Amino acid sequence: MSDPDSNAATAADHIVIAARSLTKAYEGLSVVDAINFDIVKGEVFGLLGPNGAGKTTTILMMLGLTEISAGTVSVLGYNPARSPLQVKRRVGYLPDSVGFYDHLTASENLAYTAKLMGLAPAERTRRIAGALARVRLSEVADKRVATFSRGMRQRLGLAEIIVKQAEIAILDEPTSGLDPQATLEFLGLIEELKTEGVTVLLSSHALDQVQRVCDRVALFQAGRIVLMGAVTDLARQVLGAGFVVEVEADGTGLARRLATIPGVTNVETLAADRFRMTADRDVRPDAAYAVVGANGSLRRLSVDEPSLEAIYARYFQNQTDSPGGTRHAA
Ligand SMILES: Nc1ncnc2c1ncn2[C@@H]1O[C@H](COP(=O)(O)OP(=O)(O)OP(=O)(O)O)[C@@H](O)[C@H]1O
Repeated sequence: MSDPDSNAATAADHIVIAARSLTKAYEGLSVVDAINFDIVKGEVFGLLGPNGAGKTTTILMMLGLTEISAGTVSVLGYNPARSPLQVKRRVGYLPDSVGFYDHLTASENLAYTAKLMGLAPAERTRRIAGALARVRLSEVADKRVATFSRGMRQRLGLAEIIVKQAEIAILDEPTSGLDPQATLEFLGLIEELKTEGVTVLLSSHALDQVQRVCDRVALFQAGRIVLMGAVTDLARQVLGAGFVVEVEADGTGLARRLATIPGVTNVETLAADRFRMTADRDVRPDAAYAVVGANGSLRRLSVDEPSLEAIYARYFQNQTDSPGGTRHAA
């Protein structure tokens, strides 16, 4: 990466955020410690890790809101330290607690942002109405934000990102404090942004939610990225094999046939016609094929996908079991 600001178009084609040895130190102590990652256009990328692991600091460096101590980060081809306004124009940021003007209405708050962007009045009105409809706040468009619940504020935060037509949305613990219904709605909105090609960065402690919407995740620990990838890849690395497939079928020598399927690490016979397989991928099609090969009949086939919670718990369990041994799978 020579001069990120000079090749904005190339970088924006594919990799939209690239961090290289990105470091933040306070008084000589690295709280983000030489991390590397690439985020591709249109992906939903999760930042996970315990409190104080460095997620928010990483986000702030991407936004040019805190100085970078060493290394680089390129956002849409721009260096946020040198071109913070270029980054701000293209990147929507929803911090943990969104700062709106409480005495203004939802529409007025969005109008303020739209005006700052230099949008013409007609375009402002059009975008604001569209964004409020998208996040289902049209009915309260003229209510003061002071009266809004946390869920409504978070949705208004997304509306602001939509008004900006941001190419990247960075969301810091966006669903914390939301009730289950509000959470589901919010996750649905994230999925909608993705379908429109918006790249989403999501920092969260809600692992089930992260698993639901994220294509890839990075697990932070003490300022370093210790695991990074799709959940199924991490399951393979951390759990060995994370898929559990249950088969209810008869057939000659079926257990033996199931055991030879590539990716299967274990077959447990639960009953004469019930088997539980552990595998590093979803082997249901192969299992069905094996039943046919065994001249059997298939009655039930189910899969439990590996959970991010299990990966997270096992990773930190392994750390406790072998102190000093931090894995670097990234
Ligand atoms: N201004 C500062 N001065 C000194 N240390 C700081 C400062 N800001 C953050 N830190 C430290 O940097 C570390 C990383 O903090 P950061 O907020 O990035 O963590 P996080 O992963 O986002 O945590 P959380 O899950 O609690 O939001 C913490 O140890 C924090 O105390």
